[in-house]
Amino acid sequence: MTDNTSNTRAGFVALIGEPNAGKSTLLNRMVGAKVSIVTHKVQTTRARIRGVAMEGSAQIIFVDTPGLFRPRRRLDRAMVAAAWSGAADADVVVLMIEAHRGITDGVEAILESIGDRVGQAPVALAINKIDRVEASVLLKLTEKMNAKFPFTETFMISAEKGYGVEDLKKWLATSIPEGPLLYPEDQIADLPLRMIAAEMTREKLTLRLHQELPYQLTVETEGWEERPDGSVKIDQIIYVMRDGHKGILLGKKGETIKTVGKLAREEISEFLGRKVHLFLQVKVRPNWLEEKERYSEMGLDFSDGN
Ligand SMILES: Nc1nc2c(ncn2[C@@H]2O[C@H](COP(=O)(O)OP(=O)(O)OP(=O)(O)O)[C@@H](O)[C@H]2O)c(=O)[nH]1
Repeated sequence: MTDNTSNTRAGFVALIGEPNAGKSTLLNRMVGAKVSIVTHKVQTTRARIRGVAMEGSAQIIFVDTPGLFRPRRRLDRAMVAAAWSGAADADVVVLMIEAHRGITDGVEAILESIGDRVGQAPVALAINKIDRVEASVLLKLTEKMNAKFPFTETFMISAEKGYGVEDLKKWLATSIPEGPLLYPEDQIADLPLRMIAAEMTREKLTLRLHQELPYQLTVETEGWEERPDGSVKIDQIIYVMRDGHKGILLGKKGETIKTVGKLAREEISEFLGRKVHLFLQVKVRPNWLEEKERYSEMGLDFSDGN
């Protein structure tokens, strides 16, 4: 629900924790069901936004921390370091641990580096799966964790059953900075899907054009229309820096863009598990630096042209 106050807030929240801590379950509760489709496939792309939740007039944007999402036997230093790449820019960080497992090696590894990585951002501790332990265990765990790191707040939650989730969400809403909403509210539910679809097209383009336009294009999903027959109509705009780039993108008789469109459509369709109609348009946007900033605000790294 939104209210009419102009005091909006918007900010990025990084949810970190070991694989299986319950991050996806929590996200689904806070953001909505659609995210669940994305969550387990998102690693294949560079899109970093996992979902956006509204709480009153606050827009809470959850960013991905890839290193910690990959299911592995145990966390090592490299994984933890990778995870911080998402958390480092966040306005608020939430460390999620499992009540019944306590302070594992993985949690220790995160705690070791947390201080260096989060800067001034408030860090909350969310002890999840409280349905699995006695209250006395929780109190001891809270004490031990807070002795290791000065968490701004500690929440005891069950992401699955919903206990404590509202309190955490309300706290997040008041902890992110004041400022205008970053995403239109009618796009929030589709946002991760829109971004992933745009990334897929961009990837096909950079693969195809490699040397010619290495870092000089961005793709945005402008339209997303679910059709009654179960298919999706997706409109994307490919932004280039100069008019001269348009011709390179189109190729002879539009061949390049046609091939790219076909490959992208196939991949998006496979990802969504449904039929996709993809429409691509090329436009010039000369303010490249502005563009770069905008892109990185969305959690995407478009200069990474590997
Ligand atoms: N008992 C209990 N189980 C929970 C709770 N929250 C999550 N789970 C379970 O824990 C398991 C892992 O949850 P996920 O949400 O997939 O965990 P994750 O941190 O996203 O895991 P990765 O995607 O591997 O990083 C699932 O089987 C959930 O059903 C909870 O509050 N209580």
